[in-house]
Amino acid sequence: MSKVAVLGAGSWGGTALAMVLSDNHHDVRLWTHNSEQKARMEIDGKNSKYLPNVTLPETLRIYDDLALAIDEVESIVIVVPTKAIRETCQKLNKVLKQKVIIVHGSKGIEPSTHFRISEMIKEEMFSELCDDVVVLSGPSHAEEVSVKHPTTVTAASLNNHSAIYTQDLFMNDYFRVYTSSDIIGVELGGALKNIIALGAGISDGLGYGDNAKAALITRGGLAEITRLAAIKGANPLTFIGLSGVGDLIVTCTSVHSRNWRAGNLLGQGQAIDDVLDQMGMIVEGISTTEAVNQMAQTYNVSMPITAGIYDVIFQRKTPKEVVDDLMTRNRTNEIDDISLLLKRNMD
Ligand SMILES: NC(=O)C1=CN([C@@H]2O[C@H](COP(=O)(O)OP(=O)(O)OC[C@H]3O[C@@H](n4cnc5c(N)ncnc54)[C@H](OP(=O)(O)O)[C@@H]3O)[C@@H](O)[C@H]2O)C=CC1
Ligand SMILES: O=C(CO)COP(=O)(O)O
Repeated sequence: MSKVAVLGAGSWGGTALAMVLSDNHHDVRLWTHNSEQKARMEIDGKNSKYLPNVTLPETLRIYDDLALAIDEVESIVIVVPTKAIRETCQKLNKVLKQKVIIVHGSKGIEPSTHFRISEMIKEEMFSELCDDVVVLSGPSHAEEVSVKHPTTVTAASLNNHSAIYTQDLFMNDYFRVYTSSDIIGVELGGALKNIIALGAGISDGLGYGDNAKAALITRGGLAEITRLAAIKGANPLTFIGLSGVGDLIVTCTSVHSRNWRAGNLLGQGQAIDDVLDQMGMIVEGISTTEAVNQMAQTYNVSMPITAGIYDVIFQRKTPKEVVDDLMTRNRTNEIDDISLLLKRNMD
């Protein structure tokens, strides 16, 4: 049993992951930045705002004081939205007294720097307080983990001991954790699939069928993401794993996905601002689309589907126009030679 703090009281960290850790008999402390939410959760015994259908474990302690939440913990699980990662690390630096392993479960890319989450954490955290950073990612809707449906994810770190530590922390009979040393690939897979989930939602909202969705998953989710990720140093094989094709399937084909749902409303013709007002939860794919569209230009990587989704969200192009443009692009062959891409990047 270890003492572990979960930071971020939304559906993923604050409910599902906190429940997994509690089921594994750890001493789990959940921190929310919102005092009203703490009070509400304690009265209701559930996270009524984000995942109202499940009862929180009685052993789960809820804090709005970060110093108390992290006192003497061995590890900290950060699961706040991407835009709140830096602020959360800065708060930690002020109150943390011991060195910890930081595990994160967030899925995004910072638009201004194009940093992955672990890069932001490493840049912000005082090195004497942060032993290592691990990403936990894979096909894992909070709605299903919280009712103990079988789920598989990957814990990735450059340091195998930290990945195994995370596997030990989370793994049980309904939550199976694999390890990986490809932190770049696992983080990019988890973040970039949200762009394609928006696209899958748009396609469904337009009334297109399974063929179009399969095309988006393979040409957008696998070809485009692998192309960019290989140049950023990821192992292309990671994308046939849980954090690649696994998370694409779960997010592009499920009504649980906030990204799919937001895309679906866009495809039905709603304006982006109205869509976001209705969601009430984080839709990470929006800012990740902005970041990745810029990255594609910086690294001169062909990502036409990502560019099309960017045009729908940020340039107000109609989804139908974008689909027509994509379908009438110059003809080309299907499989990239990754070794040529890598060579081009090294030249
Ligand atoms: N939901 C899922 O199934 C999965 C989600 N993820 C990832 O986990 C991350 C979090 O998602 P999820 O839990 O679903 O999000 P939710 O939208 O359900 O909740 C977000 C939580 O973060 C809190 N928050 C917002 N801003 C801050 C801040 N500045 N400091 C501290 N807390 C803050 C919110 O508090 P408030 O209510 O006050 O705004 C809320 O408790 C995302 O990156 C997502 O992609 C990964 C795997 C699965
Ligand atoms: O990442 C997820 C499942 O693995 C959840 O995706 P959404 O953020 O689209 O709900």
